[in-house]
Amino acid sequence: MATSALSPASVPFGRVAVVGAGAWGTALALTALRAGRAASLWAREDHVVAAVAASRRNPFLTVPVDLPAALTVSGDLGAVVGGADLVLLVTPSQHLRAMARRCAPLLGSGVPVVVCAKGVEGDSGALMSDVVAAELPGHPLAVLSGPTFAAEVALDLPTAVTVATAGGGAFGPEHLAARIAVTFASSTFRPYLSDDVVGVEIGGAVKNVIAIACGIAAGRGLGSNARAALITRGLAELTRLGVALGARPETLGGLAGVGDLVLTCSSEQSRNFSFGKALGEGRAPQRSDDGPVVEGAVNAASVGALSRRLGIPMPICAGVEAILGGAAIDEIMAGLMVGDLRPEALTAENAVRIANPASTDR
Ligand SMILES: NC(=O)c1ccc[n+]([C@@H]2O[C@H](COP(=O)([O-])OP(=O)(O)OC[C@H]3O[C@@H](n4cnc5c(N)ncnc54)[C@H](O)[C@@H]3O)[C@@H](O)[C@H]2O)c1
Ligand SMILES: O=P(O)(O)OC[C@H](O)CO
Repeated sequence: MATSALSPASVPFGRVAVVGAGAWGTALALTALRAGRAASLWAREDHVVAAVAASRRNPFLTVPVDLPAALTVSGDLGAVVGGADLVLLVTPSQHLRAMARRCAPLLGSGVPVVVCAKGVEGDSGALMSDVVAAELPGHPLAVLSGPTFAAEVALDLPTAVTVATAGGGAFGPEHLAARIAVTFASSTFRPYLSDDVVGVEIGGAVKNVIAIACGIAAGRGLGSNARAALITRGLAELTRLGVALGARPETLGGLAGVGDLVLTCSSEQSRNFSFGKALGEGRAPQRSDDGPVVEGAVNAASVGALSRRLGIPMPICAGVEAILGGAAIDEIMAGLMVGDLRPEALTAENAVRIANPASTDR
């Protein structure tokens, strides 16, 4: 069993329940098991429960990893979350509120909940942590995010993440983020701690939309320079949105911002990048409600609505939203290259300045 070098004085949570047996929930359940915890996984689909029972494989996981017998996979939500002392919510963002609501009467009193979905709620523009706080009052909250292809985590390849909890203060051994970190830490899975929930969440939500833009550019054959520009100016967009919502710019320079942007915007392993690439090539991307989630395709609209409500210019995200609404790709991509020439704005100071709604910075 791997041991943690991080916060050794923290007591890990012993029984971890994971709600959502997609690729990421399954990979996180495996990570908990590898770190020496008991783990159980709730699957929404009967066919997933049946496949695991028959072959110890989950069809949502695209790599051939056998799930150990010690991992309980069940469709009985109460049985999965009832005895847990830590619960991870890993459903797609647009279903997170409904799942949190279903969990409410089933969770033990005061059991901490970790948000692992990446997105902004459509109608409300709420961050996932706010959604869960509203549905599960009295349960301490954390967010786990960062550059993490589930397949690589399932294969036990080295990965670093950020675990964020609100409230600031020193990360002493009793701190929730430290306890969550030590629950999952191993020689191949390294959590870092943060008290900037908003920054961590905005990074994870917006990078999916930027990854679609990068995929579109790749599909259109626009080259590596364009991709680097989209990643960097995408970082400016998610930084200014995060700052407007109270995030610290340096959080967006970390794993949950730059780290996840670099990963998702430069690999065909990313569902968001691949979705964009298909669009850019003029193909209709394959998507279904029961298939792999493409969060950016849903979140382009919710991020767009939020940015407009706050008056934050996010032209790349707006371009993706427009393309998904039927706008001509070439016109939108060309539109990103025009406008007043201005100083590049990415530093903390500038991020605050350009969070000014009067700015039209691109
Ligand atoms: N896959 C990754 O590499 C990865 C990594 C980090 C974060 N995430 C995030 O984790 C979240 C889950 O993604 P995933 O990749 O595990 O999913 P997935 O694409 O592997 O599987 C789809 C999931 O959606 C669930 N689902 C479909 N309809 C639902 C409904 N009505 N209610 C509840 N659940 C429903 C399915 O049960 C399944 O668990 C997303 O927010 C994603 O951005 C994914
Ligand atoms: O495959 P994607 O595009 O959903 O990205 C998965 C993870 O969010 C990468 O960190």
